Amino acid sequence: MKRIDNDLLSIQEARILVENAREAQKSLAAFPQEKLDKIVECMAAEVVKNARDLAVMSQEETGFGRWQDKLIKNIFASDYLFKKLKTMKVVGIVAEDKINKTMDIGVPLGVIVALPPATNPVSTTIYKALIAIKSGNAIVFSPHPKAKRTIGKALEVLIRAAEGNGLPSGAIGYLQTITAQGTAEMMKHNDTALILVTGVPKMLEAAHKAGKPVIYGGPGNGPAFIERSADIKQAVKDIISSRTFDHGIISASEQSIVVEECIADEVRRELRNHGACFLSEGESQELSKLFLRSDGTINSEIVGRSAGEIAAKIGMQVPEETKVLISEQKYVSDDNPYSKEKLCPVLAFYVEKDWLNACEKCIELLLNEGQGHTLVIHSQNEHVIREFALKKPVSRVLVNTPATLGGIGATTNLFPALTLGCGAAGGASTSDNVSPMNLINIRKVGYGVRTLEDITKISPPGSEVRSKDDGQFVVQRSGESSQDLKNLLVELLEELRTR
Ligand SMILES: CC(=O)SCCNC(=O)CCNC(=O)[C@H](O)C(C)(C)COP(=O)(O)OP(=O)(O)OC[C@H]1O[C@@H](n2cnc3c(N)ncnc32)[C@H](O)[C@@H]1OP(=O)(O)O
Repeated sequence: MKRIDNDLLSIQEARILVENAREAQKSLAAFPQEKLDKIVECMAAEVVKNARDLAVMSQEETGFGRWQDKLIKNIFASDYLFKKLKTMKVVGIVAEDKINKTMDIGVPLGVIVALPPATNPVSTTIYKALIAIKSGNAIVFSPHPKAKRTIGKALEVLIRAAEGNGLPSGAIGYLQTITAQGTAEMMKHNDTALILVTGVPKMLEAAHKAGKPVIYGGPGNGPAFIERSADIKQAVKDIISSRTFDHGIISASEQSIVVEECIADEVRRELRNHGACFLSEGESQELSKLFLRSDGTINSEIVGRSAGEIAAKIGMQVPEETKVLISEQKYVSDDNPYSKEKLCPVLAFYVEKDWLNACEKCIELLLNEGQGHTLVIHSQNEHVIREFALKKPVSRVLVNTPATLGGIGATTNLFPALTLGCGAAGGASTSDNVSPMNLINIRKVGYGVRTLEDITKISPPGSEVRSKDDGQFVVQRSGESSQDLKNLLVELLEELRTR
């Protein structure tokens, strides 16, 4: 009975939220970029002041990750992101070509429904709110139930700062009674323009069923390839710091290391020097039983936990300084959890004869899971790097950098994002690091620069009209098809004249 009441309440709340957001967005749509930027600046500034409390609260509520790293992510998603956003023109006239007489106008989409994950609840919420308001959209959240207090608190901070600086009331909102039915109602509401899902694979089907455009940041399974020319010390340092960041819950993080045989021992030695513990075959077997639940989904008991906590779950004691657990593997398969996303500081270790075999292994891993996401290569050989980049089924190839921070754009110049598109290969609508540019439509404006007469006049019988790169038309003598084109243009012109 209570459940039914909750569902009804949630559905009602969802409708009101989306409808209020739609009303608010009507006035927001008329805001110039400068006014939107001022609001975004105030949101970012206010959230920075609360970044530490929110990080601590997030770890306490979900049990996932380290608050110290969450603090870094919260500042990245507010202060750092704002610095990037303030240079961008997203709404109004965003591009103008005076020579060719065309113009692009950025038009907000309307109401965005956003689902943040329990793994990065605060940073993803801040990021989504900032990019939505920057692009003149309203945004309503359905918080992950496991992080609902923290996401609610983050949103209260953002809403207070935004509304205090001119954001129409209702333009940012969130569901307080969270049920699957209420979330589905928000997603399929007539006034919803787009659904922005990060993590939360269980809600993806409902999102697609809503019949709206969906942007999804899905699971990763990125390998880190260490090629023989790499700076091995630096590569290992990058991999360990990346894999341990927030206890390994960012989807861009390295899930396995692939090395060339000739440097394998040196890499192993360096990994041990940096706090890696290589598991025996028996320990690997025991641990592998913990990764997945019986329904094949990731067991949240090991997600975002430290290496020591994970080892303890199989009765294994590791030295206090242990940062990652490594399992030597040969094969990739759907039922080998080491060859899939693990969301904790555990890495698989593969040794391959040469870089071409390593290339194949990386592809195999990505086809097993995480297709369209991210991969990292450590190498000084530009030829190998380029070959590697050309052939991998990923949307991001990172070079000589920690994948966690490189993928989200902290140690690279990729757009700072906490939703990483996985492209068509990953069943997603974009391969971008999702930015405000993914939350607008571009209205194309084209001035008339030639008439149909101009085109037909320059096209004598037996010639072909072609367009050049600079947009000008040229006439080339050729075969019969050019006559057909000429006839078609003349007919079209006649038809227009007689209308
Ligand atoms: C840049 C980045 O790194 S972003 C991507 C981060 N990656 C991820 O988050 C990885 C994907 N996530 C997962 O695999 C899981 O969420 C885990 C393993 C992290 C956690 O799993 P769990 O603790 O079991 O939580 P899970 O996400 O499955 O959600 C629990 C329940 O809440 C439901 N739920 C989640 N969000 C919502 C929502 N907005 N509204 C209603 N219900 C929701 C789920 O459907 C699920 O329902 P069920 O119990 O009926 O199956």
